[in-house]
Amino acid sequence: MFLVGLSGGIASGKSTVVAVLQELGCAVIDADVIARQVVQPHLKAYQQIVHHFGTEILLENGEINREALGSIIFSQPEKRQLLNSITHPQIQKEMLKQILKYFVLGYRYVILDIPLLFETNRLTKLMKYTVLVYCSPGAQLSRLMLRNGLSQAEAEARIHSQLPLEEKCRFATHIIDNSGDPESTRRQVLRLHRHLEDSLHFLWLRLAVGTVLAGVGGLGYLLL
Ligand SMILES: CC(C)(COP(=O)(O)OP(=O)(O)OC[C@H]1O[C@@H](n2cnc3c(N)ncnc32)[C@H](O)[C@@H]1O)[C@@H](O)C(=O)NCCC(=O)NCCS
Ligand SMILES: Nc1ncnc2c1ncn2[C@@H]1O[C@H](COP(=O)(O)OP(=O)(O)OP(=O)(O)O)[C@@H](O)[C@H]1O
Repeated sequence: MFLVGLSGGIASGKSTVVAVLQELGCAVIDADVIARQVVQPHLKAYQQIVHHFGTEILLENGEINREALGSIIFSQPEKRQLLNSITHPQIQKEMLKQILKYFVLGYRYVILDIPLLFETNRLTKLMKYTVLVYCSPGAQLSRLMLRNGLSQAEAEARIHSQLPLEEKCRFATHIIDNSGDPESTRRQVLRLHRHLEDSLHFLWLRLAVGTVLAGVGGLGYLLL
């Protein structure tokens, strides 16, 4: 089994790419989804968040007010660090559990959608491939403003809380350019999927050749 890391910038199109990969039957683990699960009331991360950020960041029903917490952490780097240090260990633990689940289910590779993959550089070492979902700075800004109803300044603050996309391109083994229309992105995802499937065949081929060579070697040893 191998791991494929998928990342990008805020609103660069990771979910759009993931939807196509899921449609093709790939196993995908989404760190943003897990990040929501680990802050449910009464879990350890929830209690730590309330302890450090106060009850002002709670909704009336006791759940975390994501908009309020977002405005704090995207404008204050030290608060962002604090939130990361609370949530990331829990997110990584849950991701590991899900990888094991897919391994037991017989999946031959798993795609990990991790927005901060290249920021937390250490995780990239575990990946056979790393895919960056890129889009032009103009498209990223306008899509983010539109989707989240943010002002230009708010959207820029969120974008600048991450490594620039251009820089992330240098670390990725594969790039999907989502600057154009969704159909062009879809075609690139289909090509990526073919590549992942082909590397599985290559893996089997290497195993088969390895087994044959070991067999021939063993036979030679017995005969000589
Ligand atoms: C700040 C929070 C409450 C905002 O919630 P909201 O529902 O508005 O956004 P959502 O969770 O869907 O995230 C949207 C995008 O924001 C970016 N983002 C989220 N957290 C961070 C962060 N700590 N640093 C930089 N960018 C981030 C990512 O690109 C992510 O895909 C939430 O993102 C959060 O709890 N973040 C901390 C956990 C984390 O690091 N998540 C990222 C995945 S590991
Ligand atoms: N090729 C495209 N053309 C136009 N709009 C797009 C395209 N791709 C994505 N979008 C829109 O841009 C927004 C961001 O896309 P998406 O949610 O896939 O990004 P994301 O990287 O998963 O975002 P985040 O990690 O911040 O949640 C969405 O509103 C989506 O509908």
